[in-house]
Amino acid sequence: MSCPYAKPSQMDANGVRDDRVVTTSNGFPINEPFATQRVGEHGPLLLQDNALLDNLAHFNRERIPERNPHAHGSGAFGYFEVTHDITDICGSAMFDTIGKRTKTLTRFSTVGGEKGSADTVRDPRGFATKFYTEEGNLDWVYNATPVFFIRDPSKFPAFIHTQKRNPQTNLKDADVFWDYLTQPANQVAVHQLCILFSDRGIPQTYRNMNGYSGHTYKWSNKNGDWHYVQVHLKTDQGVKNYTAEEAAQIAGQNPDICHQDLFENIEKGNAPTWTVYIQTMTEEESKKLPFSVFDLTKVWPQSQFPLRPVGKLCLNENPQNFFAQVEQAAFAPSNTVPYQEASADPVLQGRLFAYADAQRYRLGPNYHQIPVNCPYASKFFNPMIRDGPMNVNGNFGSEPNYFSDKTNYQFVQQSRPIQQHQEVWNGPAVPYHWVTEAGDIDFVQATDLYRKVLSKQDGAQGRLAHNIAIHAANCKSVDMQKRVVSMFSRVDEQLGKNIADEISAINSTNGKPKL
Ligand code: HEM
Repeated sequence: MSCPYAKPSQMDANGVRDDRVVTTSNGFPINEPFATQRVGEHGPLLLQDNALLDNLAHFNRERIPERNPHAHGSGAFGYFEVTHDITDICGSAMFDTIGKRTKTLTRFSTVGGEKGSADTVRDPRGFATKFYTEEGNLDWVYNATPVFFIRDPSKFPAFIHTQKRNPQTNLKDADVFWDYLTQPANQVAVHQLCILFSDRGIPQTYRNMNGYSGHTYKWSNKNGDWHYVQVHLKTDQGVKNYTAEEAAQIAGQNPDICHQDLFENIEKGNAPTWTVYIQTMTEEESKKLPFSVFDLTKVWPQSQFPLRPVGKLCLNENPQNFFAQVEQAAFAPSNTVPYQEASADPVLQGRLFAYADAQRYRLGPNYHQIPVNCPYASKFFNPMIRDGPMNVNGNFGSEPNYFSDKTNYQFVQQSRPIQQHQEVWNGPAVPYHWVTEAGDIDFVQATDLYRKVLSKQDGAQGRLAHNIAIHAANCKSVDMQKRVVSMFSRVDEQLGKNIADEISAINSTNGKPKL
């Protein structure tokens, strides 16, 4: 038998009969698909009818747990092409030559809704890309928004719960949503909320939105020089969004509009592309920032840290099978390649644990053997990672399951010097979270967005107030509505007033007091 783990992974279905003879799952040819074995013509069925049992039993096991969060999504294959030399910043092989292409898989998603929920909801969009590089699989598990709601990973489950259904009513609950987000400690979300409730909160299609690392990453070149890095993927199709009213109507008419748009455009050869840029920052520069470089609720000003082009992401191939290639895809920030590291951002550090753990539960411990997840461009070999449910790659055959003295193992040393003088962390183990309350600094970028960016877009400030107001008007509690107004008044007094006026107008039609 040839060495099974030396074979490249197959992306296509295997084990299918060429003659298309229909069989049970153990290969027994079925002569009549809908016949059942029974006693006499009208009698009860026989337990020996394996074709029927096989059919019914497998149907009962078709579903796997949906992702929690980001259950609803669409995906496509493509490639990343290097257009600019950044080897002074990053030594990863995928960047080593201009014109080099790396095969990719991208999955777009919404966050809070269930697998079958509508595409045009107000929610951040996930933008996750797997690069099948010669140094292993690299996942950029990004969002279509440059910041996030939290900066303490311990808050993630509570935050996501507030975006999902109320445990008693099983309804989405505006009071719960705003109760969490207006608590003083959680108002660090205000910058992300201003983006979420702006026009960008409902992209028209997945092709018409940008992607952002959000987090600070740490990239180094082959000499060991390193930078903090943020990545931006800017859509070449232009940013286009729906208003709240358009989106609500479309959600009723065609809830899968973004999925359909992506599939059909790729099918007709209209492959969407994104220009990939990086922002870079030295450690010295990071010390002069008015906020922590590890604070996920802040953007790096582009005037100070300009975008530098790197390459293009192009999505030009639809999956052949959605379940096999998109539902079973497993993206994780911990899947990285040499010279691209996580920074000490606590949310990113928390994510380094969360994804592979979720996938061991959702897909099983051998999820990396599912063809779409295999590092097929680099191959996988580790005699210690063996056995487990659904082991299907030959399990390394007769290879010893420890590092035997009799075998020549190879351990590749990266060419960069060991980073012993970088970011030296020292100190006792302490129960740390940033600060108990969001401070003025946490409102600065939200205010800048409102006053300096939205003011230049026709009607955008008004739409922000409107979108917040129509959401918060759903709160049963008027006190909760007041908390919403008070938080956004801290971004800009006029914004708070506009929200209050519109909530009051809606309240008066619902028999509720004005604010
Ligand atoms: C502590 C914070 C976070 C935790 C614990 C967390 C956890 C998770 C988990 C468990 C999943 C489902 C994974 C699966 O079943 O395959 C997921 C999906 C996802 N998360 Fe996060 N997340 C966090 C923050 C973020 C942030 C800040 C971003 C973006 C910058 C992000 C982007 C995504 C995306 C794009 C997906 C969907 C991936 C796919 O398409 O399969 N998450 N997250």
